[in-house]
Amino acid sequence: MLTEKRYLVLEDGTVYEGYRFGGDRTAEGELVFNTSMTGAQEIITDLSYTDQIITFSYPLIGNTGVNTEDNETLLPSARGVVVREACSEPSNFRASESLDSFLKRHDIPGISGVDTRSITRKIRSGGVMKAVMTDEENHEELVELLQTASFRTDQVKRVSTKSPYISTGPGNRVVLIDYGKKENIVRSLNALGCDVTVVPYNTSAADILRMRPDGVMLSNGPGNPEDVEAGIKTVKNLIGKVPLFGICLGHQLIGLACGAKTFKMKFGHRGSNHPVMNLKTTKVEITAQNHGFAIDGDSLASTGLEITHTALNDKTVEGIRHVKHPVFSVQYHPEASAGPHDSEYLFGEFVKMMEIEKEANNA
Ligand SMILES: NC(=O)CC[C@H](N)C(=O)O
Repeated sequence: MLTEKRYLVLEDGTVYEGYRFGGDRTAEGELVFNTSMTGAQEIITDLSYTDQIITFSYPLIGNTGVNTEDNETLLPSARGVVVREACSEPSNFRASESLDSFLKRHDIPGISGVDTRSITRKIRSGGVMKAVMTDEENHEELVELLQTASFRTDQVKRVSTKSPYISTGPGNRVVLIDYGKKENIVRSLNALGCDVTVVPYNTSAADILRMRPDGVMLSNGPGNPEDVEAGIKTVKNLIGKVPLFGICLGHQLIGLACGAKTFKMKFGHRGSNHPVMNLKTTKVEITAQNHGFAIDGDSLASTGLEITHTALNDKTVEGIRHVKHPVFSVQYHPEASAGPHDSEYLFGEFVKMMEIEKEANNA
């Protein structure tokens, strides 16, 4: 039974009172919400949540506990976790610990016993905002501090791999640029036989091309894509030289590299059931999403890019391709984890693209 008080203090002065669980520290960050009913472990270990406090709108979190197989990274960097109820006695044959113990081990504070649906409604109407999770009872100064605090811009640098490494496979050679990648991108490529070399976010195009890859994959990652200047430059210099496939932040970087614009959304898309239309087939895919920025569709004219997928909820751009070069990307997550597998086929399309290019180059 949790009894010790903890508070979630929002930039607009609202205070939610709840109970302390997980790590024991004060933590500030951007307060966002995720509507997934399952997959809390994958969500919390997704590095795209770096510096963010995740509110789960679904009311019971952690009932299957945490296991050793479903981590998207071994060093999660979300700032905090907000739940209505944190299950203290998980039941699942794979569970190795509770959510509370997992968060304690990673020093990520949590607050439970708050009305997460009301927080979600607040963010939907007011937009994402800064918040702090604290055990202090006096909040006036904290609100003032929050209102003047500015966000860091170095998230990708902090979470990217420091040196290259290989996850071997017998097939196509893929260089995966790590902006804060989800492990399931590596697993999905390996499952199709790809040999994956993971490289740091600031690796140059020349260094990548020297590895003679059949294709380059641009990963998901935290923060504002405009802050990842090294990434934009590398992508610019790779387009037309090697097949490219981008996911989420990687997709935004392709847009920026071609001259399109990105913008910060009011409250983003975070959940496991976002409907997206594939404009070529008019088929609807139910997708896993986690993004707060998006490519501005109106800025795509004369970039050489065209829209391939759109979000059915708000008509934002969800997928693009280059009309001349073998380059495509999606704003959502074909690697799922957590979420549905409708768009897993995109990894297959990337492999096909690499095969076609190889054949064309050998002809
Ligand atoms: N999952 C991601 O790659 C997110 C991309 C970017 N940080 C955004 O919030 O839009």
